[in-house]
Amino acid sequence: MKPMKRILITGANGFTGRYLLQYFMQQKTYELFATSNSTDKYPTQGYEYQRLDLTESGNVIAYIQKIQPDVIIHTAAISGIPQCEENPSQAYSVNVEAVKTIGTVAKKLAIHFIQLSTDFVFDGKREIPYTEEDIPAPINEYGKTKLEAEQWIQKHLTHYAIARVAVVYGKPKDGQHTNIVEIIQSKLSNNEELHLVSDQWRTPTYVGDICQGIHLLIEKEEKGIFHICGSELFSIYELGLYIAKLLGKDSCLIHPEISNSAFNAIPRPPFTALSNAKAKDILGYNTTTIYDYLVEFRV
Ligand SMILES: NC(=O)C1=CN([C@@H]2O[C@H](COP(=O)(O)OP(=O)(O)OC[C@H]3O[C@@H](n4cnc5c(N)ncnc54)[C@H](OP(=O)(O)O)[C@@H]3O)[C@@H](O)[C@H]2O)C=CC1
Ligand SMILES: Cc1cn([C@H]2C[C@H](O)[C@@H](COP(=O)(O)OP(=O)(O)O[C@H]3O[C@@H](C)C(=O)[C@@H](O)[C@H]3O)O2)c(=O)[nH]c1=O
Repeated sequence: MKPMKRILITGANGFTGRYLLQYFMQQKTYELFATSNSTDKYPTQGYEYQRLDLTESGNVIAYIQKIQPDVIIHTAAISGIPQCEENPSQAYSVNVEAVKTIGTVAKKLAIHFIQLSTDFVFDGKREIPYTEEDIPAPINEYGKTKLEAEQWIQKHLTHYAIARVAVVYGKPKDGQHTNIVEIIQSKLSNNEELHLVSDQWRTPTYVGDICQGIHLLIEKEEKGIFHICGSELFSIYELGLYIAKLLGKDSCLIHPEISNSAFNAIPRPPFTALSNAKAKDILGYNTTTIYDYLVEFRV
């Protein structure tokens, strides 16, 4: 019998990282290792956990050499856009330097390296979805760090995949950050007013689809960049109106806003729709819709 693949998931206390850990535990065909910057916030059976600050390169190298994974799914990051603007050196250290540390060990030990990246590598100045071939040009600190990490990986590694995701949604656990789909749903349910930008267009990604996409990347060992995102394109304001319609809630609660210094002040790219055609064609990737999530899954 073939030995089980050993997968290491970084950022395992984070929203996407924990979903991935639970998803691969359910497969029952992988040996799982999980790390995060703090102690295990949601301990269960089925994986080995190690607290690890990824900016401490010596400890990172020693740990990876010790557990010898076949695959590393690297989700850990400073993902808060404001945090990256306020502390760019911290963002650089985690989002770029740590990738170089892990990537260098991955190369030495022939580990399959999978990096989570973002639509924010683009400047958002166009009107049709970006493909993997389009030239990135980030406009904020977060996007710049994520692009530099992508470029380092492409230059130095051969056994890798970069999964670009966007506006990830799903049910967060206590202590994890929430997301815009949850915010809209919860405010509408409580009859609270919502202010949503009408000039930022996105292809929101269900977190379960990221698990599926990464599973396919691991099994097919396809190299390169893949847009692992949803297939629906909305402005955030349109997303709010659509969710109100699906839930039978009053759309008058939703107010459109233009991104400016008073609302949503940090520069964010206006149009970052990602085309997922490559992932569908090459990997057989399928997507969940907002309707599936809110109505079929009845979350
Ligand atoms: N959320 C989104 O909408 C999007 C996310 N992405 C990308 O997807 C990935 C996952 O994002 P998301 O689920 O939001 O992540 P979270 O922000 O929920 O989690 C990030 C995790 O990174 C860990 N971390 C931060 N700094 C360090 C460090 N120095 N050493 C070790 N671990 C550290 C944190 O650990 P701890 O909690 O233990 O402190 C945290 O659990 C990221 O790479 C992000 O850039 C891309 C596009 C959209
Ligand atoms: C909370 C809130 C957000 N928004 C908008 C702003 C933005 O376009 C969208 C999502 O807002 P957020 O604050 O979640 O995140 P934002 O910082 O824009 O999201 C980004 O996060 C990083 C990690 C990424 O990589 C990107 O893909 C993207 O998802 O919703 C409103 O219009 N009103 C609101 O009250």
